[in-house]
Amino acid sequence: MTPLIEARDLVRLYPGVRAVDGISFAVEMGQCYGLLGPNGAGKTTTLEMLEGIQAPTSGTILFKGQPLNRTHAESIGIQFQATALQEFQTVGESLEMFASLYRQSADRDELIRLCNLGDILDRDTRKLSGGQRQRLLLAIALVNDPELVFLDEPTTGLDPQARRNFWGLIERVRRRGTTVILTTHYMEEAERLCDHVAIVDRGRIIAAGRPAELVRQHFPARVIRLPDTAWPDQTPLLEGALAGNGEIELYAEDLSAMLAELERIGADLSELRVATPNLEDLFLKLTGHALRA
Ligand SMILES: Nc1ncnc2c1ncn2[C@@H]1O[C@H](COP(=O)(O)OP(=O)(O)OP(=O)(O)O)[C@@H](O)[C@H]1O
Repeated sequence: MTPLIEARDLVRLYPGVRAVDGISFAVEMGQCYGLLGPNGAGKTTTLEMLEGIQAPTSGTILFKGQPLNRTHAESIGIQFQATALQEFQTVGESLEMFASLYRQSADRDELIRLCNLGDILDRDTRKLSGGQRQRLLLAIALVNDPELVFLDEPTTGLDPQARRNFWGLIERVRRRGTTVILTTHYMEEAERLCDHVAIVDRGRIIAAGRPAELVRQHFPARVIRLPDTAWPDQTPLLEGALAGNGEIELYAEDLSAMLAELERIGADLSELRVATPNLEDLFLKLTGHALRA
């Protein structure tokens, strides 16, 4: 099947900076695709090229198999990292103003329900909380009923509760069949929302795939932790085990075999923990530096 949108070997140079350094990926209809990476990785620049806002230095972008054209422009919605809202307007007036810019528009009442704006329609846009503002910006991005919506770090700066609420909205948008491409530096957000992620660092994709598969592929072993007091006296540590900070850490490719072995040597398993690595651990493993500085 032809992907909805595809990037082939995109490069974007700024004076002295290779902001995007050869990025390729394809997004299928209905997917939520995440570009995950730290500040400055090149996520926004990549998004802006896919949005048609800036031209690549080299490389190709295809929308439904065609170079970017008017169909693309009319089929997308964008939630920018920062959008200036018109002053002295209410939420409802803002929505109407943006809707008037398009030939095609979403059903207003449905959009208001979808983005939970019913209670704040008459509120001045300068008086909105961070979460309310993001909900309005999402509604504005959806005002032309786009097939594909771009969300650039949509939850940066929100408190954890507002972030979770916003995730619920993005899930609703997807259930309606809208394709979503988002950027984030929150691995939890990528794991929760995206069925595919590309991990971006220094302008390149360093790993891509389904979040759980990516983690499994790079961390075949499970990590087991025990307090060091749980280890039987006089028993040497197993090969590959690490001891430090009052804990013993073991790596097990076969979890049940490892548990059987620990039982056999008489370790106390009552406080044993099995840790599952996540995308943050993966990023650290691949780059040697943390996702968030
Ligand atoms: N207009 C510009 N002129 C010069 N350099 C730029 C410009 N825009 C971005 N850059 C540089 O390109 C690199 C990638 O920036 P970009 O904004 O795409 O990263 P990002 O991953 O989206 O990070 P952030 O989350 O901070 O937006 C950075 O080094 C940035 O300083």
